[in-house]
Amino acid sequence: MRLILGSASPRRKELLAQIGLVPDAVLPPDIDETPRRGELPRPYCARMAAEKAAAVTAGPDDVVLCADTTVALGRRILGKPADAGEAAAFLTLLGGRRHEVITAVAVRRGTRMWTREVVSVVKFKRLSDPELNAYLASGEWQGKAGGYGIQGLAGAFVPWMQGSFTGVVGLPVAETAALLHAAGWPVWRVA
Ligand SMILES: Cc1cn([C@H]2C[C@H](O)[C@@H](COP(=O)(O)OP(=O)(O)OP(=O)(O)O)O2)c(=O)[nH]c1=O
Repeated sequence: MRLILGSASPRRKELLAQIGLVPDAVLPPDIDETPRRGELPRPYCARMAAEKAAAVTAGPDDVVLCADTTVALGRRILGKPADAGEAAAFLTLLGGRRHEVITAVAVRRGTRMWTREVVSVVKFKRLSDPELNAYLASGEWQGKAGGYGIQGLAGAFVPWMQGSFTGVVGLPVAETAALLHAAGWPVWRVA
């Protein structure tokens, strides 16, 4: 039995390490992350996590862990910005309002799958031009849903949030520990 992290996200590996777990292998899946026409953020996010878990090659007894983080502004999905222009557009949309950050976690062992979705609400302050420009120049928007990382500089834009901080960063550790335990992984083994 191996623990396989199916993710290219360095955050997910760090968050797993936070609860004392080091994967035996890291095998990032390659799936099409295009939303379906009219697909709502929450079902999209759940579908992405499940498709990632299904796409990782693993033995029948291996435990595969995958996740997807989606930023939702109402019915709109804000994915990972393609370039600085799109990041600027996303951050301008997010400024001065609340949005949802959904992280879906999928754990697979053989043909069985355990899943959870964790929804958090994040409030952004209204962003000034110097704030927006400095953030874009930092490059921290790259590879992050909605074009920001709450764990970095963008933490200064968030006066309030409700939900799971680790979920917003990419892997809600409480729910992840529970799913891994359900799948039979010894999360609470005494060292
Ligand atoms: C909102 C937010 C997202 N993110 C990151 C977490 C995820 O890595 C990323 C969302 O993209 P994902 O598609 O969830 O993940 P990924 O492409 O980085 O990695 P993989 O699919 O291989 O697991 O955004 C933060 O780091 N901080 C934040 O505050």
